[in-house]
Amino acid sequence: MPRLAQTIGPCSDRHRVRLLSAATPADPRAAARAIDAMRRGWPIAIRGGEGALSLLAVETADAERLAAFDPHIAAPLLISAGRAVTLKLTNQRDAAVPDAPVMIARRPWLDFDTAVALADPQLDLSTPMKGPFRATAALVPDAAAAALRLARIAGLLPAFFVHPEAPGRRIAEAITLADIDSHQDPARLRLVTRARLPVAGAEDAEIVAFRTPESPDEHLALLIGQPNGAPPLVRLHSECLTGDVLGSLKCDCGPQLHAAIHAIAENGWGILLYLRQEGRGIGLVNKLRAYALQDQGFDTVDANVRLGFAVDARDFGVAGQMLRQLGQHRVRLLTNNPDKVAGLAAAGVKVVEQVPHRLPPNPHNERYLATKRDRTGHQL
Ligand SMILES: Nc1nc2c(ncn2[C@@H]2O[C@H](COP(=O)(O)OP(=O)(O)OP(=O)(O)O)[C@@H](O)[C@H]2O)c(=O)[nH]1
Ligand SMILES: [Zn+2]
Repeated sequence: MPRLAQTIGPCSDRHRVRLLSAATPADPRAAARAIDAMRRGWPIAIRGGEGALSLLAVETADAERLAAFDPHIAAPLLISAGRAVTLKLTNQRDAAVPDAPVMIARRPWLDFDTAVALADPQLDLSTPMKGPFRATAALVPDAAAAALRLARIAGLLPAFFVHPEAPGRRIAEAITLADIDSHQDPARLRLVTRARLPVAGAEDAEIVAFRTPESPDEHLALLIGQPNGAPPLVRLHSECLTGDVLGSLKCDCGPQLHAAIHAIAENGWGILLYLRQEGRGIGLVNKLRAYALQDQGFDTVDANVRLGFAVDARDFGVAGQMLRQLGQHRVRLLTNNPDKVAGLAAAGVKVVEQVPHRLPPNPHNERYLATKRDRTGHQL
């Protein structure tokens, strides 16, 4: 059964969307299905305020899938504003909204491989000849922005082939922006299980797992020691597989993780939240792409932007939700990052003290730490 009810009689699209959204509750499972479909190379559709877009993610497409999606070579390519800046298409986009996504018109010569080179900045050095391109502000800009957001959530490059909804041909299966918001809503997190977990540095520890019904990622809390009436010493640790597991020297995550466990154990009581926000929320593969750009000379900030992502895509509301479910509304926070303090406050958890969490640099992470200090407001 189609999710979107039929409307009766003539009415404007804007009016119709309002009617439909009033009638249709947000469906986080519809967003989960779209994320899954994107990862498998299937088209998805997103409805915004001025219509809907049908979208095929560049990263999981191939020439055959593109030909099936767009037999007439008419589907423009949707890219982020950050990518448009690198491609020097900024004079062709909507100057009033500099962060708005951009669409590049397709031409017969703009084939699948060219689209991949447009989407992926890692290829800029090997394929420097591009264009001429005709770029415009994205059609249905809110749906276009939502598509880029969904690509980030799925851990894919933010680039799509796009078909706008044609007049009289309604895309019935389109998900809505509210579906995506509800999929990402930290209020959907549930405490699912807990068990004793002695760890190196803190034998008196308990692990608590949280998840939503739709997301494959489980966020974890490690409760260390016994509550003593004082606000717990808390560390928000964002996942870093390369640093946490492989001992990468490019960042300070591994040493920070272990130092946090020791500091909390020494304090007598506290909580380490292990948040599944790999790569500051862009996912492992996109973080490794950012590392490849860093190998070309870009710093951690510029690498994210050139890929088409925000410098930091994390939502610390997840941490606030977990702490509140654990009954903690006032914490001492181990961090050098003022955004974490603000993020917790916005989520209803008061940071009564910010405790610095600085680890000595090594020759491989010196520049990374300097960039955090100089460009992202870390107190280092
Ligand atoms: N996108 C991206 N993510 C990175 C990079 N280096 C580390 N990360 C991720 O950054 C997150 C850790 O964040 P940091 O900025 O080091 O520290 P912080 O957590 O913001 O701040 P502190 O609490 O002061 O440590 C982890 O998810 C890492 O995977 C990078 O170069 N690019
Ligand atoms: Zn790291």
